[in-house]
Parts: sequence; C-alpha cells; structure tokens
Amino acid sequence: MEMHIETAVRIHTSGYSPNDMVCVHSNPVNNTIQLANSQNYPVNYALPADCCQNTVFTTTAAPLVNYLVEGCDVSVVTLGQSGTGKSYTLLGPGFHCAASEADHGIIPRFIREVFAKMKQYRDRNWCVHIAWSQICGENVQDLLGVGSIECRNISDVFQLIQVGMSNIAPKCAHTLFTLTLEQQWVVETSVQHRVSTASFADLAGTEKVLVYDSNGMMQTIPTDLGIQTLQRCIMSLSDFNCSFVPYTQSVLTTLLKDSFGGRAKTLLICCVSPLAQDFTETLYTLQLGLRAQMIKNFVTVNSYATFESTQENCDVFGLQFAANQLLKLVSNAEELFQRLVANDLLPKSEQEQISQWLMLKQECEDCLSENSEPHRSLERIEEEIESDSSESEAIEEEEKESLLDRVQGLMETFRSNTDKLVSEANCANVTNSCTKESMNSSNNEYHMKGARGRRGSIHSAEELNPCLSLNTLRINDDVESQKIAVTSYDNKKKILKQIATALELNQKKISDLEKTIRVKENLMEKLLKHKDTKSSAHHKIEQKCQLLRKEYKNAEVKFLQAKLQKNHHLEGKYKSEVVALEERLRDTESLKNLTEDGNKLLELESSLHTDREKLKKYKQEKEKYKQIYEKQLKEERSKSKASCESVPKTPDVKVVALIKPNVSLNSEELESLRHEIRNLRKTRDYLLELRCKITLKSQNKKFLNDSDERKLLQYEEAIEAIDLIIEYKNSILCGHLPVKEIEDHGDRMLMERFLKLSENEMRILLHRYFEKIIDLRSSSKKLDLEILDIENQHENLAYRVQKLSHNLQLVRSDAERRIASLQQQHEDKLYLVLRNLTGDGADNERISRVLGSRHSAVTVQVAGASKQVDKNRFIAKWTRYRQETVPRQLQSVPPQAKVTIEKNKIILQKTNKN
Ligand SMILES: Nc1ncnc2c1ncn2[C@@H]1O[C@H](COP(=O)(O)OP(=O)(O)OP(=O)(O)O)[C@@H](O)[C@H]1O
Repeated sequence: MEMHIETAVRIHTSGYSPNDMVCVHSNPVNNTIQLANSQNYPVNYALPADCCQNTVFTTTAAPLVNYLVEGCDVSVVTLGQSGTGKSYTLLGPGFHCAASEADHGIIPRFIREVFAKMKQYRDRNWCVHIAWSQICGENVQDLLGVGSIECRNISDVFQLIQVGMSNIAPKCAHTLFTLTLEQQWVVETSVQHRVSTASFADLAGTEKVLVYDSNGMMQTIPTDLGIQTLQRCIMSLSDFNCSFVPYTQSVLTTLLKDSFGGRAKTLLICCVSPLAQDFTETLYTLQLGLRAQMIKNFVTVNSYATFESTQENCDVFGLQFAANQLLKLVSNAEELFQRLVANDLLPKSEQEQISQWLMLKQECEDCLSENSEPHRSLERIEEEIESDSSESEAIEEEEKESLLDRVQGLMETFRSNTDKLVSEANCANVTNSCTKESMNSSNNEYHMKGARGRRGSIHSAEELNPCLSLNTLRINDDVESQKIAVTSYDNKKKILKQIATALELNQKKISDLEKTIRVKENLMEKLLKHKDTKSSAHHKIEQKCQLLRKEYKNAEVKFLQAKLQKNHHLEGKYKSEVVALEERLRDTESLKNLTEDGNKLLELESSLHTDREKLKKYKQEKEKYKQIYEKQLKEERSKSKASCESVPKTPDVKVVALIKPNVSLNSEELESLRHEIRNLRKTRDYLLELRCKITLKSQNKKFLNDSDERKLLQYEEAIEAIDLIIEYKNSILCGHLPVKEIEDHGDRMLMERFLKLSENEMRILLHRYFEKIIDLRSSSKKLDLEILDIENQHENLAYRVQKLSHNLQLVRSDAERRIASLQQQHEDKLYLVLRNLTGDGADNERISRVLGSRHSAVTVQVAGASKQVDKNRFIAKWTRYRQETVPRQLQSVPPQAKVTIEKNKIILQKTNKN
C-alpha cells in the first residue's frame, strides 16, 4: 500500500529561558507549526512545546509497533540541527543514567511494546535481532561489535544499547539502530513466516557551511555529505518530474533507501530549536520535513507461508514448547533448592544430592550456552568389555557365518529374480517389435562410412603395416566402434519404439474391430429373432393401410360431391374427415416402413463380412511384423556373437607379399625408403594421438567448437595423406610401380607444369589444396548433418501421420460400433412396441423395464379411451414424433425412448443424448 512519509515536529524548549527570542510555535490542535515570519507549516504531528517522552512516543511511534508485528518494515528518522534533542527523542538522556523510565526515548519504549506484543501471541515463535551502527563520513562502524545479535528479552536489548552508547562518536555521526523481528506460527496446514525490521536513524546535525556554486553564487549546504545527499534524495522523490534519486551518492542514503521512497512505513521527526538565532536552521529542517511529507512509500508485508512437513513443524513447536516449560521448571527447582540449602533446613546427604543436581544443571547449561561449540556432540566412548572367553568368539563366528549364509541366499535370490526380469524384458521386446530392415541398414551404412573415413585408406594402410599396433590407435578404434555402437543402438531403439507403437495401434484396431463385430452379431441375432414378429406386424399394418386408403378415397369422393353440391356443412365435415384419414394413413405407412428390415439385415451381413476380412488382414499384418522383428533380432544376436568371437586379424598373405624387399633397389636406397616410412609412421602416430585427444574431448563435452572441428578434419586428412604416401613407398619397396601412366593430354600438361614449380611454390599450392579439401569436407559434414536432421524430421512427420490415421480409423470404428449398438437398442424397443401392437401380450411393466428411463417426457393423455385404441394412436403419434424430432441424417440412429402406460396415460420419454 502507498503511504506518505509522516512528519512530526518537536521543539526543544528545555534549558531556554522565557527571555529568549522564540521564532517557532507548535499548534497541536490543528497540527501546524507557526514561524515568526507568520508562515504556517502543516505537519502530521505538531508536538506540544513541553511534551514529555511518553507523549512523543504514543503520538508518533507507538502505532508503528503494530505495523512491525504485521510484517511491515518501519523507520523512524530524527532530523535537525545539533543539540535539538534528536538523540534524546530516540533514546533518552543517556541510557545508563536513565533511572526513570519516564525519560526513555522512542527506541526503549518501542522495544518494550514489541516484547509486550510478543507475549500476546503465545502460539507464535519469535526471534528478535538487534544491530547498531554509526556512519562517520562514509565509514560504517558496528557499535555493538558483534553485527546482528539475537536478544531473548528486554534486558538483553537494553544491555546492548548501553554497550552501543558507550561506542558512539561524540559528533558528526549518524547512528542506525535496527531491530529485526521474525515470527512463525502454524495456520492449519501451513507455517506462516514474517520478517520485519524497525530502523531508527539518529542523523547528525544539519549545520551548514557557506560555499560558492558553479556560477560563483554564495550558498549554504549541510556540512555532512549524508545530509546533503539526503536533501537531494528528498527533493528528487518529492518532485514528480524527477526520475533519478541519488541514493548511492552517500552511505547514509544507501542505508536509508527503504525509508525514503522505499517499502518502509516512515516517521520523520524534525527536532527544532525555538530560538530566533537558529531560525535559518529551523526553517531548513521544517522545509525538508515538509518535502518529505510529499514522498510516498510503498509499504509491503514481508510474509510468506511454507507448506512442507507441517507435521514436522508442529513437532518442532511442540518440542520447543516442552523445552521451554522444562527450563522454567528447572530454574524454579534451582531457586527452591538454593533457598533450602541456604536455610540449612535439610540433612547433609540430601544437601549433597542437591548440590550434585545443581552441578549437573550447571554442566548442562555450559553445554547449551552459546559459547560452547555449536552442534558439538559427545564422542562415542568405546566400551571395552572384558571377555576373553573363546565361547563368545565361537558364538560370534557362528553368527557371522549364518549372516553370511543369509546374505549369500539373498544375493542368489536377487540374481535369479534379476535374470528372470531381464529375460522377460527381452521377450517382451521380441514380441512387441519388428524392424524396418532397409532403414536400419542404411543408417548403419552411413555411420560406418563416417567412421572409416572418406577413402577408407586407413584400413588399407594398416593392412600394409600389420605390425602397427599403437595404444593410441587402439583407443581411437575403440572410440569409433563405441560411436558406431551407440548410434546403431539409438537407431535401433528409435525404430523399435516406432514398431512397438505400430504394433500397439494394430492391437487396438484388432480389439476394436472384434468389439464392433460382436455388437453387429448381436444386432443380427436380434433382427433375426424379431423377424417373425415384424413380418406379422408388417402384414397387419399393410392390411390396415389398405383399409385406410379405401376409407380415404371414399371420404375424398364424398367431399368432392359435397363441394359440387355446394353443401358447406357437409363439405366441412368431409374435409376434416379427409385430413384426419390422410394423417392416419401417413402414420400407418411410416409404421409399416419400420417393420421392413429385409435390406437392413443384408446390409448388416455385408458390413460384418467386411469387418471380418479387415480383422483377418490386421492379424496377418501383426504376424508379419512379429516375424520380421524376430528375424532382425536373430541377425543382431548372431552379429554381436560373431564380433565377440572374432580374433585379431592375422596379416594378409597379400600384405606379407607386399612387404618383401625388392631386389632391384640397392640396399642403401632400400634403407632410406624404410627410414622415410618409419618417420612417416611416427608423424602419423602423432597425428592419430592428436585426433584421439579431440575425439575424447568431444565425447566428454558432447559437442565440439568450430576450431576443434576443423582441427579434427585436418588431422584426418593429413593421416589419410600420410597413409597414401606410406602405401606408395611400400609399393616401391615391393617392386611395384604405383604411378599410373597419365593418358589424358591436359593432365600431362598440368603434370609438366607442376614439375616446373619450385619447391616453395609446390608447398604453397599443396597447402592451398589441403585447405580447400578441409573446407569441402567441413561443408560436406555440415550437409550430412542437415540431411540427417531432415531425415529425422521426415521420420517424425511420417510417424505422426501414421498415428493420426490410426486414430482416425479408431474413431471411425467407434462411431460404427455406437451406431450398431443404438440400432440394437432401437430394435429392442421396436420389438416390444410391435408385440404390444400385434397383441402378443407385451406387459407394460416389461416395456418400461427394457426401455429404461431418461429425459423429456411427452405425455399423451387419452381420457376415457380404451387401451387398444390408445396404443394405435400412440404408435402413430410416436412415429410422427420420431420423424419430427430426429434429424434426417441421424435417421439411421434410432431415438432411445422410455414408454410407460399408467391407467389412461401413455408416457413417452425421449432419452437420446443429442
Ligand atoms: N526535550 C528535552 N527535554 C530535556 N532535555 C532535552 C530535551 N531535548 C534535548 N535535551 C537535552 O539536550 C541535550 C542535547 O540533546 P541531544 O544530544 O539529544 O541533541 P542532538 O540533537 O542529538 O545533538 P547532536 O546532533 O549533537 O547529537 C542533551 O543533554 C539532552 O538531554
């Protein structure tokens, strides 16, 4: 809530004689301060000139106690020239000599009130912390020397105030006394917390100095930087157009941020001197106070609730309460004991007992006192039991053995259970999934390509150098194979998941279709069962229709005759007869239609047939999927088995042949070639090592930055190039000339040009080509990743489409089933109605039982008519009602109705949900 800062003005009259020139008066009635220059200053509290400390407190600061207890921050600031009673107002005349409580200032009174309030709410857990600091210039000093300190009672606080007062610097210092109040209590299932702070700022005197401003004009500003900045802050906050408040320009304003324009409920007490000589200072203080009154603070309640472990909290509260009670009991007992001992009323032995008790209590208190180490627990005392009997050792050994046996047994059970569960899970995987072979193999192929390099020359190089078995290479190969394994495993998992979903949907479709078939079969059964009744009803209604048609024709003839004869009386009579007959004929024909269901049966039979076909197809599909999956799984298993069994390859015969020394080269040349190959291998090993490092880094970090990515490509490319050179040199060693004859003319010319290039030029050219290749490889890698991404997206979309179409099918079959079941219900009702109609003795009770009950009742009152006549009319009306109420597109869905016949009433209740 928004609240203005409140201002109180206290005029310091004490010590002044009546002869002194007075320039300021207070009018507590209308809360105005009148100055000698006849200016009036409206304030919130204009305190009487000779008011006592109590009046000051009760009028101004006492209401703040309630705010504090409610969880709001409150602030009291005293402002004014030196010696005007700021400290006196807040604390009193020096705490140590304040024999009379009447002299106590706002702070001690406030504290007393807070503790009194705490007593009123015994169900709450309270905690009071006190801190007091002074601001000298831009330095903050702790007056208590202990930071914020918890106080359990008023005397604790008062003692601290005394300590603080003795440390206050005599002049030029602001002091800030803060009391933090924490409270907790249980409300139903939650714990309420409130933390609020009361701060009391006793500012330094506002005395001014004369300075020249930037324009060379003389002006007075407060000597203290804190007061200067506070003035600027107050001016900014009270100016609605100003958006910047210079809080951070002094320590004082930084600390008072909450009091001015912040979230505290603030009271500013302006202490002024009444003397004419202090008029300028008084005016300054009052004007600042007046501006402060315009500032709005946003006062908030610092409260929150916690909901966890209420039981635990309750327990803690309960325990705390019990502990407090116990402490009280103990201190009472102590007092009593001490009195008894002092009076020497007890025998010596009992006195000793008491003194022992007192010692124990003292020990406890020492342990619990704050000076003792927190959370110190007594060390465990090793109990030495003197027992050397071999008997106990044997028992111990026996126990150990039996325990070991039990552990062994439990482990066995655990192992067998785990094995069982694993094999069950495997079985479930086998039965629930099958795989898309092509997709899997293509994916694996892709990763294999990626792993083996662009030209696959690493492998061939190793074939050429079978002795090359470096640790780095092995690590590298491990990493690559792990990569392949991980990616293929991921793919497999993904595919298996898709297939499992497809199978699940397939299964759903099957069970759905089975349900539909069952419903349709029932319906057919019903139709067949009711066939006879229907056909007899149909026959009877047909006869009735013929009769009605005849009657209708006769009536029509009569009507025409009457019209010709211009006999209006007869004309009217026959006209109404014709209309009535027409209506009856229409009803009866509709009823007749209801009894015709030859086509319905055929339709149902054919749809049942289609459903059965579908079911067969689904079941076949399921079997097929299962078979594919099992086949895939078998292949996978045999593959992994083979890879486990595979032994390190022995050098190829071809390779052995290749490394045989060539006789056409002399031994020196051969040795130099070998030396070169050795060097190349070393370089290759080094590069492999570097590549391996980056690969490991990528494994740990899961991704590589661009420069590492490029380095990796460079190493790979360099390794491949070295492999090629080794291959070339090895071929020379073996006497094969690996260089092919260049046939193309252009190529030959290019080669000739190359030969003319200097070594340096060749180097630059090679380097450029190398860089180009790296660029190309990096862009190809990026493209590969993009393709993979697109493939994934495509897969996801395909999967979603598949799922949606499955859902659509399910919805369709559900609708079909619902229609069939509605038809079935309709058949039941129709059958009963027709039986009743054809006089098969349908009993009304059964009708109402079968037809159920619900919704809009249409009651047809047939007073005094016989039941048989009523039934006919009812059927006709019902048929009409059905045609009118059921929309054409839903005609295939018959309405559900409840029919009851009571004495001379027929009640028809429509129960269709739509
Ligand atoms: N209303 C009062 N009744 C009696 N004595 C007072 C009153 N106001 C102030 N005094 C006395 O006047 C003296 C100066 O008061 P105090 O130290 O509170 O002024 P101050 O404004 O805090 O001064 P400084 O800014 O220098 O700290 C003190 O001895 C104090 O006891």
